[in-house]
Amino acid sequence: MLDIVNPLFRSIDLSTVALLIPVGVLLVHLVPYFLDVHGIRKYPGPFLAKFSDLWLGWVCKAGHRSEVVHEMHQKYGPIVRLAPNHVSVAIPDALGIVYGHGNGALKSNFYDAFVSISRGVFNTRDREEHTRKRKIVSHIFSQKSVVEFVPQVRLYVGMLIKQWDHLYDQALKGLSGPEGEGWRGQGGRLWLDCLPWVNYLAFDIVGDLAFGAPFGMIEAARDLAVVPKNQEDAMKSYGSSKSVEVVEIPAVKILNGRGEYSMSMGVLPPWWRPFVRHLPWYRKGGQDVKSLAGIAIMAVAKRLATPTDRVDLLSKLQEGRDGDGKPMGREELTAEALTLLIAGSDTTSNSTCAILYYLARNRHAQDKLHKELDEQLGAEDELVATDQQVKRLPYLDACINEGLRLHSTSALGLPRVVPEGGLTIMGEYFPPGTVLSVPSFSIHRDKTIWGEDIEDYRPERWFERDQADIQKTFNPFSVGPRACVGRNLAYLELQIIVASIMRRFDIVLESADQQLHTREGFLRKPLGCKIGIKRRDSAVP
Ligand code: HEM
Repeated sequence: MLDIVNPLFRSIDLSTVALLIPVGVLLVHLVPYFLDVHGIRKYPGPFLAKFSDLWLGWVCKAGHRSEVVHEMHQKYGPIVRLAPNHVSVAIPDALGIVYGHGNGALKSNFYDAFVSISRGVFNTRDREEHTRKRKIVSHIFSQKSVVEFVPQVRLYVGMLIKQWDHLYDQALKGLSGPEGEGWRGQGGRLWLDCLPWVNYLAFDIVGDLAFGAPFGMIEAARDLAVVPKNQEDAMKSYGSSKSVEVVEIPAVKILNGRGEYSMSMGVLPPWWRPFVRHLPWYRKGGQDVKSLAGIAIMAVAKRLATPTDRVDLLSKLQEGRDGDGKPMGREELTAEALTLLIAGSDTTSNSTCAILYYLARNRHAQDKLHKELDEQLGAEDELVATDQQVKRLPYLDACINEGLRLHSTSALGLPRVVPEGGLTIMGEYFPPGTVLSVPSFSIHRDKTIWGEDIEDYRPERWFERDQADIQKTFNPFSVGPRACVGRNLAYLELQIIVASIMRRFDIVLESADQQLHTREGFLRKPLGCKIGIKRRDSAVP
């Protein structure tokens, strides 16, 4: 056999190979375009996106996917081709069709890039496996269950407020933080970047709930987590008394790196991924994935080695049973605890940061919120609002919702594969196998639903617009069987955090036109938000 092949290869010279490679690459991209098996060639979009996933890959890596896709919709209309087999549909009614219960569309292979340890409820694509996992996880987040987590949420919100109180007192004395800590006193206000602080808060809450102990970020006023130096050793140490060597890592930073890495990988064809992951930027992201998994491995190992009667997400995951009455094995338990850390931390902190930014920027809304908080909670002198108190604050909800509308941290269109039988949206038929997505960023800016002033932060619109239209179009937590399972907890956290901070403080921006700069991986994250804080009970004018 070799005798036949070798002469054949010898007869192909280098110049032929040099010619064959580009011709091959060209054919791989042109043939699917002309065959058009999914019938989507008719949809407009960026030129390169018709032939290759590279366009979307490049846009994602640059960190502004939602804005760019929104521009494409403004240029080409509500249906835009983003990649050879991916169509973005910026039509509110498409939400129910693409994501709704019973339509059969599954998550695309984009989500394979988010798997670490093993598949969790977020990145499981198989319907049956997802139903099994979701059954275990969803009862943890029922309205009734999440109330059990309120004490932990309030504890860390109280710690954050005390830290700000302490810095505020120092700021009034004209002091500033040491180099690198980034706070200063000026003009009767404490000036700081609220983003790291709300990150510490969200991580401490979810660390406590999902892993049995906070990371201790608020107390230390810095981004830190302890992980095993070697993950395999840590996995092996389950249930044994063997000690594991640990290192300290900046968890928030690593979570960001992991999100950008998985996102950029996810939009590439699966056969590219093994090659791309060796490039320097991707190698670093791969390391972030491992480091983050280390946090869950260590926490779960600790819990299994030292059982406790504490009620938290981890204990509830341990108690959870599937339809056959079986509990999760330790690997699955670790993967789900990691899922909750990832899904429940910076989603909440990005949203909190954006809401504080918009309130600081809009004096009218802030004054109105202060009035509601004073009238409704004024006589009750607890430092942190309770779950009972936040239930009766309609303007607070409007402030939160308007922030989630303008800065949906989950802003991009979540990709789903059209099932057998196809899907029809506004008379357009999409055959099975086509990937569709509906971008929240764009539908949250649909003028027919939200009004002409879509870029303005105006909580009042929540009382003015058609409620049915709003409910159908507001999509921060997604809809259907894959919608956010932690929504009840997330919303309760936002209510308690925003009510407590805003009741105590008056906040302003450094300048009236200060922008909220963002970078998008899987989530759209603020890069920072400098605010000037004044205690509302302060005698300082
Ligand atoms: C403001 C905060 C939050 C926002 C905006 C948010 C948003 C979302 C969105 C849009 C999805 C769908 C993702 C997709 O289909 O790819 C999702 C899924 C999920 N979220 Fe949240 N989330 C928040 C907080 C939380 C919290 C606090 C937890 C739990 C501690 C959580 C747990 C999950 C899980 C486990 C999933 C996967 C559900 C499934 O696929 O069945 N989220 N979230």
